[in-house]
Amino acid sequence: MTAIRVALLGSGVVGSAVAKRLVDEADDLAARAGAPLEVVGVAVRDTGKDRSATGLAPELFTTDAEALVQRADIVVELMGGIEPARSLLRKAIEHGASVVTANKLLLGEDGPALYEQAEAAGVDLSYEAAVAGAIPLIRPLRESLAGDHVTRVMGIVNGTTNYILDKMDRTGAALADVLAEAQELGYAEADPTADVEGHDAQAKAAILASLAFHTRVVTSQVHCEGIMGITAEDIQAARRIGLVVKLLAIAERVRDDSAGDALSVRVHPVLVPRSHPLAAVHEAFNAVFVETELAGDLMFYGRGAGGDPTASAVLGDLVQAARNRVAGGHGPGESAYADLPVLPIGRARTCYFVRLDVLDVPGVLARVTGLFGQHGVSIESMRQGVRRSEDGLATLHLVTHAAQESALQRVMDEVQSLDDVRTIASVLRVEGA
Ligand SMILES: NC(=O)C1=CN([C@@H]2O[C@H](COP(=O)(O)OP(=O)(O)OC[C@H]3O[C@@H](n4cnc5c(N)ncnc54)[C@H](O)[C@@H]3O)[C@@H](O)[C@H]2O)C=CC1
Ligand SMILES: N[C@@H](CC=O)C(=O)O
Ligand code: NA
Repeated sequence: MTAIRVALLGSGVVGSAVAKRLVDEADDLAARAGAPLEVVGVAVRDTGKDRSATGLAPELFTTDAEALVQRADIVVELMGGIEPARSLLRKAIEHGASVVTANKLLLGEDGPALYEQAEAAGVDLSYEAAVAGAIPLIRPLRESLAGDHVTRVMGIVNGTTNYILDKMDRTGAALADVLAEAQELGYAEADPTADVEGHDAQAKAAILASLAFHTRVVTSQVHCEGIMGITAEDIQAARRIGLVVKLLAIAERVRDDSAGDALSVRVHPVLVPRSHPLAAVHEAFNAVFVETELAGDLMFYGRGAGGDPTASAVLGDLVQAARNRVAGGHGPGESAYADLPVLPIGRARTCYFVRLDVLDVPGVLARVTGLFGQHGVSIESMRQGVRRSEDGLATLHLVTHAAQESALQRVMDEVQSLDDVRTIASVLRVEGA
């Protein structure tokens, strides 16, 4: 049986876990793939480091990634970043190799061009690990649901921020302290701002939207807000009314008055009821809801980050790509035939939780609620806290029915200028209530 030659690019948290498993489980993997998986090299930045824990021979580690990709049947890219990862993957595909990657940053920015190149070359490009780590999500969307229509994908796709928000919710800890813990546990990206500012989830939302809606969506089309503005006070206020803050990626098919069928794709903090299944997703776990026309609601749950869980998804893709090689073909590629427009955030519709500090004077409620009414934003519930003796202010909480984001924004602009309103303490979107 001719061995399948495998090149690994990168030997960090995920790369070293993949390498170790290829060594430790070589016999099982060969039996499953239909041929031995032979590691022909691992591209690293520094060959002097001790990598004996992987079980691979030291001479397999090389700094010459370009030469390595040209002598492999399957290239597994786990170095991250845009360059040189993109050029190396392009070179591998040109050379006729199938590629496996966990690189959401690259796929979010340039996935559609790479999918086309792989399709034209007749090779596999697989990326199960790039979204929601270990959770089988890409393959179900691409293959199992190929006969259905997805209407909405909504989920927690970043482990670091879920770990932070969950810890803040459970202990009242400050964001900065919890971030350091998430970094130590190997969940955070090399630059953790990609996690906390939402960019990691933004790239994943683009990848999911492309796949679920057969449309080219790139990261720059995804509205993105991270969690840096979320305070302990927001979390406490949400807790008091039975809600919890989660960073969600949402991609949905909508009917827009001017654009017709379109997509709304966004990442931002969201308040969900404590009874909602997403509220029960703790620590660095991920969970994704997929709503479809025929299957109804599906939920995918598991570990979205960490060396071993991510290696599981990478190895699944690797074995599948090897099976396809052994069978002499390749698996299904991507399609972008639906070509739906992506709406700006102003045209998204959702509910809102608004917290205002107002002067406790006669008529203030009527003036505030009047502005909501003037812009067609219907209020679902409202509650005023007790007047604080130190400043004479009272906190006003409003929850709206679903409204267009641009209408809510107009309300907020005018509320801000009312004499009786001291501060808009926060505006958070609400889903699943
Ligand atoms: N750590 C996790 O939980 C997850 C990571 N990912 C993705 O997997 C990929 C790898 O992530 P990690 O292993 O966590 O990162 P890491 O930073 O631990 O490892 C990357 C390795 O690649 C090496 N590298 C970077 N550029 C290189 C170059 N030009 N030549 C040779 N080596 C190079 C680095 O020295 C480092 O050892 C990234 O795309 C990441 O976004 C995806 C899902 C989960
Ligand atoms: N930094 C990411 C790693 C997985 O994609 C996360 O925290 O989820
Ligand atoms: Na996955």
